Amino acid sequence: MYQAHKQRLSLLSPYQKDTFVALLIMVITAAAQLTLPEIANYYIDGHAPTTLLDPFHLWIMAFIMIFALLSALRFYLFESLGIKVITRFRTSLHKALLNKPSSYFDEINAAELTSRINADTHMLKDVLTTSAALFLRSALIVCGCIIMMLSISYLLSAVLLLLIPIFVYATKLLTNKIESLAEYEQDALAKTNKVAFDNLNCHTLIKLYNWFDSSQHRYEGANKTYMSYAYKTIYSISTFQGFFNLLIYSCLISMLILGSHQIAKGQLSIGELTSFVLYLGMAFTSLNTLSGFWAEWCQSIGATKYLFELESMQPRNASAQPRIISIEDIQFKDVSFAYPNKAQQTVLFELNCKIKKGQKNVIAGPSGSGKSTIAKLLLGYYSPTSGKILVGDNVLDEQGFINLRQQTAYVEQEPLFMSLSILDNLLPEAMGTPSEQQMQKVVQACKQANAHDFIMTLPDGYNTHMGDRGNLLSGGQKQRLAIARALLKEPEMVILDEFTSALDAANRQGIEDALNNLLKNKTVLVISHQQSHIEHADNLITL
Ligand SMILES: Nc1ncnc2c1ncn2[C@@H]1O[C@H](COP(=O)(O)OP(=O)(O)OP(=O)(O)O)[C@@H](O)[C@H]1O
Repeated sequence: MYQAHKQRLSLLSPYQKDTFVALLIMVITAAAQLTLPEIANYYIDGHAPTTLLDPFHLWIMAFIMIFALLSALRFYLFESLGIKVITRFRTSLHKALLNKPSSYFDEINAAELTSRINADTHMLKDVLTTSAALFLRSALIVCGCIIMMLSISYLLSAVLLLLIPIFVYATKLLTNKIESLAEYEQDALAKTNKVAFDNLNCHTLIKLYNWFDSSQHRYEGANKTYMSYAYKTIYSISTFQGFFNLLIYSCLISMLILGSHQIAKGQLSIGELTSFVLYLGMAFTSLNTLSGFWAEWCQSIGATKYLFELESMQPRNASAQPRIISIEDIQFKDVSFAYPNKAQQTVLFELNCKIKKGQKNVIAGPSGSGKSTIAKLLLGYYSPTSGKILVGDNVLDEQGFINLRQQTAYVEQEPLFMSLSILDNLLPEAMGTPSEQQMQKVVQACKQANAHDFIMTLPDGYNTHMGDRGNLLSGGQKQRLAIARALLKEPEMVILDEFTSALDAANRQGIEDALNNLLKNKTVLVISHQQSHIEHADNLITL
């Protein structure tokens, strides 16, 4: 538990200076606030100046204005600190996610993840800064009030201090509950987003099969689960607040009764009792903020548990690794494999095969026999369940796969594209402003892949936006762009997985002829059902 608090607070450590300045302003405003009941005492007990424009009144006005300005500054400093902290945390989470193994993404839904990153980090921002600032200010005010109350009346203060253990015990009881409920609540919220994302993504399917009711029902179901957890959390927080208010008002009344007895006995002045009650009110309002914050903090610990687990597993930075020089023969030795999410279904069993350097290797076999899985293992997206993959005499380890990927282009059956322009998809590193030389290379690759002509017919040419996952282009156009992207990488090895399945005969022939020339002497791995590929293979692997 202590670790969880420390972990969340450590997010502030890169911003020590900002935190210090914000805290300093907060201490000043808290101290200023504490003088207010004393001023009231001063007036009520008849020490106030009689003229309106007395310098004392002008000082008080100036004091109030500075106090208001500092309060605004305090709010600004804590809010901006929160934005910095959370932006940094989100960036770090994004990096951790990008480096996750493929099996991780088989188990999780992108919409669920996005929801978690946004909603959970937002909650953390609020609690780490604005609420934490209020917490600290309230803690200072409570301490200040106790000191001031002790200086006014020992008896009244002693009665109050006796109530503190009750408060601490009740707080602990309720916050434990709130923390676990918050975790369920955030999980349920992420599931709701997942269903919405799924439905919106498949809206054409829903229209085609008239699945409106079932889709809506699924969403309502997920929402209801979320609501039930959210209600439970709110119920616990409300109970906590109710209990707290009961404590506050019973104390206030008791103090008034006890205080008026003391006034009657001449042991306390009216101004002192007023001042005491004002301090008490201030202390309770601050204690209320403290308890509210604590409930919120515990809620955020539960809610962000998942994010911190995610972030703590920062894998190796793949982009920082050097390139290796050449690829030797690649050998699968007794490789067995089952996808982690379907561990009972063996896809490959004790596979032995060789992908020969500089040759056209073709994998053929029935649908579902594991052809694409071989490519995914080769790229290190998944690790074999048993057996090993060797390049030359070296068994591929994590670093080996990173190196291999850097020299390999993979043209998938259904190529993936980002929601960017054609140019940004082909050359993301240029960030929309390629040099003349880079642009020439892009055009050349697109010509070789028979893509240039269709790109030039589009309204914005190479700057045409491809839509979500490239959906604004046809299957065949996407395949041609995927081939252009592969050629641009100038790889040592190319994996072509049913790479012309969406093309017409003329386009297919044109591209295949071009690739045969361009990929001469490169290691090529073709996954195909086509007889022509099988016949022209230098090395045929049959599953
Ligand atoms: N990410 C995944 N998680 C779980 N199972 C998977 C995953 N990807 C593929 N499979 C399963 O692994 C088996 C082999 O799939 P694979 O795509 O390698 O076959 P394939 O020979 O390339 O098929 P096709 O010729 O139809 O493309 C199939 O039963 C498939 O359902």
